[in-house]
Amino acid sequence: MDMHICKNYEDLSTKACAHVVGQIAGKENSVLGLATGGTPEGMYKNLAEQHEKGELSFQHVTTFNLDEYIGLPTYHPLSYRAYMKAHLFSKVDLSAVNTHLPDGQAADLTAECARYEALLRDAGGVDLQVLGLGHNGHIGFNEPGTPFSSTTHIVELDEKTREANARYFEKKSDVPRKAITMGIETILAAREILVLISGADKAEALREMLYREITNEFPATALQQHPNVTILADEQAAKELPGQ
Ligand SMILES: O=P(O)(O)OC[C@H]1O[C@](O)(CO)[C@@H](O)[C@@H]1O
Repeated sequence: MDMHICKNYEDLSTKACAHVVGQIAGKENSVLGLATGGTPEGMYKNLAEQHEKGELSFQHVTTFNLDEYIGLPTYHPLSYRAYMKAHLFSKVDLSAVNTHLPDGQAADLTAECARYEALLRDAGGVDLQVLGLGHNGHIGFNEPGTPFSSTTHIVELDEKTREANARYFEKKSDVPRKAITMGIETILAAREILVLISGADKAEALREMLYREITNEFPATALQQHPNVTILADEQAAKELPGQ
């Protein structure tokens, strides 16, 4: 894994943006895997600014998000579709037909998981997958215990994850209990993975991701098996690493 320690969140966001721009410039028709959460917001802001300045086009880009809550209407402000619209889709020239998220409102959710996997395959797979890291090691919404052989599936959200995400909702009981997420096998199929980790509260999780034996009790350890992972961590997140 290629580890870069960034001075602070701004530096991390600038470098993350540059990495994505490099992907888009290097391959026409790039397929990006995108993440939600607080960590990538700065990266999206920088990408939108570059587009605004006329330096970046998403015209030939296709995107696939990692996950979506089950049960929130698509137009709900806290759905991940709404998050993506607010932070990126409404600000750049991505065509709506090229932006994909699992449909958490599908009548047949199992069929929806299969449809999403097939769509990913038909698009030729993900070139660059952006990931955040959960405190309990989740990647996407793959909670501890998820088999590494998992493809897109329905998950019951861990209480810790619901607590972490409660900050966006009025109260914790409003946080959905289920979601659809790309599986760990789906994530590892990406040709390249970019992991963004910020803040002292993620320091332990980053250390575990890098140094714990590979175990599905800490899903992010699966990344140790991938041949092309870049990690951007700010100094706060890196503070528990050996030598820091
Ligand atoms: O960037 P944050 O907000 O710390 O979230 C970390 C991870 O947790 C999730 O928000 C899910 O809880 C992921 O989407 C994200 O990658």
